[in-house]
Amino acid sequence: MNRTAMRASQKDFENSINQVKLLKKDPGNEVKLKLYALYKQATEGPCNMPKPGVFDLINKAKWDAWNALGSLPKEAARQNYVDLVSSLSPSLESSSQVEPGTDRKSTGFETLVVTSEDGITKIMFNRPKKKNAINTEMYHEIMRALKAASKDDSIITVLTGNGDYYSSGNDLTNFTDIPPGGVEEKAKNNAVLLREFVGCFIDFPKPLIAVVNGPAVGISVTLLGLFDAVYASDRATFHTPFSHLGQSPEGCSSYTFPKIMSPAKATEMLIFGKKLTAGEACAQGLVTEVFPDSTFQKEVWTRLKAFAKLPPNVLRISKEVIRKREREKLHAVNAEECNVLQGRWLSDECTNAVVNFLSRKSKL
Ligand SMILES: CCCCCCCCCCC/C=C/C(=O)SCCNC(=O)CCNC(=O)[C@H](O)C(C)(C)COP(=O)(O)OP(=O)(O)OC[C@H]1O[C@@H](n2cnc3c(N)ncnc32)[C@H](O)[C@@H]1OP(=O)(O)O
Repeated sequence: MNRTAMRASQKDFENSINQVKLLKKDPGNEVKLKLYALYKQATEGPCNMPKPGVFDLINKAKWDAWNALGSLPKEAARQNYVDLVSSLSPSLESSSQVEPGTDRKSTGFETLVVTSEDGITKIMFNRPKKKNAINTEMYHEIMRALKAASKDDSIITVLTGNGDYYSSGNDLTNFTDIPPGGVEEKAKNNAVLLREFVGCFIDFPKPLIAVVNGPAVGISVTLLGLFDAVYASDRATFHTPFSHLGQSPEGCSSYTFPKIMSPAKATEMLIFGKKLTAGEACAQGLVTEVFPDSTFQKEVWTRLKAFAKLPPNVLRISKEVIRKREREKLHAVNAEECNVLQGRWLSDECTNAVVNFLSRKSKL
């Protein structure tokens, strides 16, 4: 069927908008900008916004894309949007395929492998090609996996990473997918979601253990303050480069880190971005024990299997006794951190750091 000879109806347009939300494969920034521009042109007509400042790189790229459509009629923009989405259909279809060696697994989760045996539920981050960066889908899946683990018949729950990294933290492309409501709406929604995400760790009722198989960055480090034990390979490093990214601490680390390691040591990590080796993190109290990488998996899993044979009720009860005094405080800290971060995400410092990473001008 020759779509260009047809007029896309409002229904076709709405279907295409919904299809975009279902895309499993990131179509890339160029296509996303085109989609944004065509959507705006189809719904609002020619670009009617003031040109963003030169340092507001993301909004300027969006403005440029929209403005480049000139006086293209709304109907033509609608048709072009529908055609563009239709040309992306392979990435829609790919969502149901499981390709060996990719980040996808057929476990009911796209970004995790979740298994349960020997009394242990293991939640493994599974985007090794992206160093297990946590994209929006993974945030949601981790919450789902934690909620399920809190109710299943396992005794302890373990988080770990597939591949050479534990996790490189927040996926920085999370910042590029701007909804029609704009950056303010995105920041607000993310703050709500982040608060809910961290809340799942604060409230987790069973012993929660991190098996840190390699380097850990950002939120994957800060959350460790909410775990009950942290075992690390001697290959692991612990890095919270928030200031480099124009961002402030989360995961309750503004409260847990100074308590765990002293305010001065926490400042070096959270404000100045000092990267700790596994040995240093253990000396600071963030890590429970470090193992040589060659024997890490064997030694740690032997130990965890022994833990999982302990009487289950007393483990939960003892965790509750240890944690309950802090829970309310932790929720308050979480709320405040998310609130501060919401403002940070709108700052030039944060935008420029993300754009620099995505345009490969900088890494950690
Ligand atoms: C509930 C929903 C809530 C949504 C809320 C969204 C916002 C929540 C924000 C919470 C606050 C969190 C803060 C943080 O976590 S800050 C830390 C962010 N992480 C980083 O800055 C790390 C960036 N990555 C790097 O510097 C390097 O990639 C790294 C040193 C980790 C590894 O370098 P190396 O050279 O070994 O490998 P590559 O760079 O080639 O990486 C391989 C591919 O992986 C991609 N990658 C890696 N990390 C990330 C990342 N964090 N975000 C996006 N992409 C990442 C990298 O681009 C490579 O991809 P390609 O092969 O396609 O080029």
